[in-house]
Amino acid sequence: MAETATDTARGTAARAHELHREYGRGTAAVRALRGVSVALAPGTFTAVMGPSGSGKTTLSHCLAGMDRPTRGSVWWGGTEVSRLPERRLAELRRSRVGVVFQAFNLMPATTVAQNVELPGRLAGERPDRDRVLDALDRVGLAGRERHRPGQLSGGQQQRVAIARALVSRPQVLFADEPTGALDQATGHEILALLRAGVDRDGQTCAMVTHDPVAAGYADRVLLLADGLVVDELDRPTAAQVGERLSRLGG
Ligand SMILES: Nc1ncnc2c1ncn2[C@@H]1O[C@H](COP(=O)(O)OP(=O)(O)OP(=O)(O)O)[C@@H](O)[C@H]1O
Repeated sequence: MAETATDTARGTAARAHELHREYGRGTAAVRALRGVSVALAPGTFTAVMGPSGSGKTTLSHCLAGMDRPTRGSVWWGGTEVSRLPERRLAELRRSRVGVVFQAFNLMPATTVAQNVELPGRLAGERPDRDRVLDALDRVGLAGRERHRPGQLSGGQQQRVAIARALVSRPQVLFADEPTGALDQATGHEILALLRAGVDRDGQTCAMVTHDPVAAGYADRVLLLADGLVVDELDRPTAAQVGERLSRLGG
């Protein structure tokens, strides 16, 4: 599908058009996404919610270029990424997209700074010290660059993972249950950090979560059920999200 003039004028950091994703074939096929169209406006924070198995992670992975839709298209700005060959997609993904997961996935034997540098190094780039220090500063870890992950708290380790995701200055940060392994207070610190990145730096952020309180940090909540977007809430409170979610049985 060609990007229309209206889309270009409105500007989206990332968008999905009529996404379908099926896993397996024949009678064993699972239809994880059944025609999902979403747009992430620049400088906004979107939460993706829904019952277990509703397609949240699949949608997030397709939007982040980590999974390919069976049908439909994914765009980062004016580039249709769902059609790119694997190598080109991997290159573009590294510069345009940052990802954070529930597990921090840090290398324990290397320093905080080396962890943040790692994606660039793996791509054969020379580390940019200023960028690394800037990313650590943004997540409140200035001065910790020589520490090892094991010397940091869980919340601080997740901050390192966020710095690693932000060091390439991506257009979109995707976070999948980023507070799932943290206690409530630490989780709120991480959510406040993501929120600050949107408000202060104009970062675009999309977060999969089961937690209505976490979704309350977002500008908008998309509710998925059975592979479709079935509801959307703007500027949601945790109570509103919890109520809509319970209607979906999530
Ligand atoms: N690699 C895969 N192979 C086969 N089926 C898959 C695969 N990944 C996801 N699915 C199926 O697709 C559907 C959607 O999965 P997905 O992980 O996107 O849901 P979710 O809403 O993120 O769930 P949860 O909240 O439990 O993490 C589920 O039925 C799941 O079992």
